[in-house]
Amino acid sequence: METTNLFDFWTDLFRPLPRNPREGFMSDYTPIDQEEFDFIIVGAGSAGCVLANRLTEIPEWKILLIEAGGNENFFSDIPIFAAFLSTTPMNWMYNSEPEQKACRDLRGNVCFLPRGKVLGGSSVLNFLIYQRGHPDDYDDWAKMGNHGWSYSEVLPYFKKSENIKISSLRNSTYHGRGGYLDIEYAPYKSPLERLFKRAGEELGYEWRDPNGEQVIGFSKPQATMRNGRRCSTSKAFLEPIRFRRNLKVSKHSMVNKILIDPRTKTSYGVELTKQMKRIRVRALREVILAAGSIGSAQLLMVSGVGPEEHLREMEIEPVVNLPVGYNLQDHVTFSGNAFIVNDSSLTVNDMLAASPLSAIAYLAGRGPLTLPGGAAGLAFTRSPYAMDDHSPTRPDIELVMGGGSLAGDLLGILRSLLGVTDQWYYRMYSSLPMRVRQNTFSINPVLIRPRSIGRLKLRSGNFSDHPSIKMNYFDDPKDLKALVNGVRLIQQVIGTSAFQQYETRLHDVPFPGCENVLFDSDQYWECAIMQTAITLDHQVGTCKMTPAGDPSGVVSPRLLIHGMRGLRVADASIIPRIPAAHTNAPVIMIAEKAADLIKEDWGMHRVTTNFIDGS
Ligand SMILES: Cc1cc2nc3c(=O)[nH]c(=O)nc-3n(C[C@H](O)[C@H](O)[C@H](O)COP(=O)(O)OP(=O)(O)OC[C@H]3O[C@@H](n4cnc5c(N)ncnc54)[C@H](O)[C@@H]3O)c2cc1C
Repeated sequence: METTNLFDFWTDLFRPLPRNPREGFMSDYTPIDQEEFDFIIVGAGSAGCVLANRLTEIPEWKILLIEAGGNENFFSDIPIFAAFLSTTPMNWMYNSEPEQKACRDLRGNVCFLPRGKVLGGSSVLNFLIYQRGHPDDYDDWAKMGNHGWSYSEVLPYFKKSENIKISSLRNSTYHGRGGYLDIEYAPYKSPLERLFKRAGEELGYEWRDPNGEQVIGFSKPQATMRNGRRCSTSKAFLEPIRFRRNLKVSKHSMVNKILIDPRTKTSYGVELTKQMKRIRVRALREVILAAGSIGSAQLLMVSGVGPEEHLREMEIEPVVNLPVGYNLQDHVTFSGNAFIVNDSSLTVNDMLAASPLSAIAYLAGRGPLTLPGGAAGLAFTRSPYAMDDHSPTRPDIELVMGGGSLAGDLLGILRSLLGVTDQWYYRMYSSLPMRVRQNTFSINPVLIRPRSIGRLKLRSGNFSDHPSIKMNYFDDPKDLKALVNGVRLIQQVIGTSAFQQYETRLHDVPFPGCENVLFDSDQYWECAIMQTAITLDHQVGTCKMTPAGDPSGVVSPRLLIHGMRGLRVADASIIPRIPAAHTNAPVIMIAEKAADLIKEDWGMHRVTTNFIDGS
């Protein structure tokens, strides 16, 4: 039954005018018990929305897309408010187990692990940065035996989804035109961008397109953005096809279990809860999990697919013994540093973001609110710890320059995202007058080739109980040392004449807990990182893709669960080794390719309906 949730509809009304004809309200469908569909997709996130679009290109296939959350809205569209969204019910609110070497001084001594619970999934919560990674990231997947996943084989899928709106890149062979997903630069040009570019040049780096031929260099962030507003996968891939008759979207619906015949090891549907009612729906062809690295792994295990011993501990009858939940990888970053400049017009902090002028500019698709998650510059570099990488041109450290900093977070929004306590904030920054706190910006190092690996386990056989997530950040000591090297590179950037022209300096109050270590020594930075390092929200790998026979694998290169029928996974969880990049674009690529694999396996030609005019 098709219905309209009044709250969803109401929040949708606030979207700015004029309306793009491709955008519009997705109505809600409640399936009846035992209703049959050709394919059931679990999760309407970065991957799920792409899959729903591509599979409904076959008119005779009836598709059900099931999502635990509701609609995105006016506020989630505002790029600079990305951090705020993680404090709302659009976030699943997962936490890690207490970590030994990260998040030690954060609220509850745990790392917050935000994940989207909304149509568009984490592409609604994310910082909009569009980054694909290094060609060797994908060539390495292929070398592991995952045929079909080399860079030259996945590049067409990156391009297929893309509608590049950056004029200087429109003719690049690395970018696509006419796809569903708009990629643009933020209309707002941060004054810091000019300094960052000059600093990079002073240090010998080129200003370049990091999604092009070479990754290492300094750049302006490319963003999943449409006219200065967030372009989630829901907006990009679902809304334009909202009138397709063979697509049904069930919102506010939580899948509790995959239905599996234990005798034939074939999946035949799912059980979901909606408005307190349990409904079973049947898949005539396949169930496709796109519930993300946490959701897909958890669903498999509560349904009997996972490590046998662990499942028995949880009193779940094992159906197939596979290493689900292992191989959890993520990018970790260090975000407490604030740099002070002598010119208030350079930075974007709370006062500017909250000003009526910024709001008016935003309604016209301009102004500082359009900065993607506040990011104004990216740099990709190699630390000495990248020497053991066989690829000589792959970066292991990324620098993300924010137009503001944690010190300027007077309203407490960034603090909430990071899990930083008010007490910590005041100990660090209260010595700075309010006015000076607004004159600060940040450059954060990100470890993009981590060696440390975590694990996700169940707490119970009930999907509603959040799983136990051990990230194991910095378990390998080289990871911590590489990140300290990132701090040193940032110091070089700040030391360039470009930044020194504005007397840029580090706010040098020692991090709480590190006061007894010599300030600015490597040991000091190791301590500071362990106190406040946080996730960049790129968890991947819990349902690792490998060829058959590899005991570490959960899905095949065709994304089918090893040893089963009728069950596929297509989301961030299948990634065997995390790319040196933000993960939204790689996940969208995975879903594009997965759709073609599914069509091939069911004997369908490759049908696509990209827009020809990408304006
Ligand atoms: C705060 C944040 C910032 C980020 N910043 C960036 C960035 O700037 N650039 C970038 O490239 N990447 C970024 N990422 C990462 C990127 O967004 C994710 O890697 C990507 O969105 C993952 O896609 P996915 O399809 O695997 O999972 P998701 O997009 O998380 O989708 C999973 C969907 O499944 C639903 N679901 C889960 N379980 C169930 C269930 N049982 N029943 C029904 N529905 C269910 C969820 O509600 C969700 O909608 C960020 C992520 C976050 C959270």
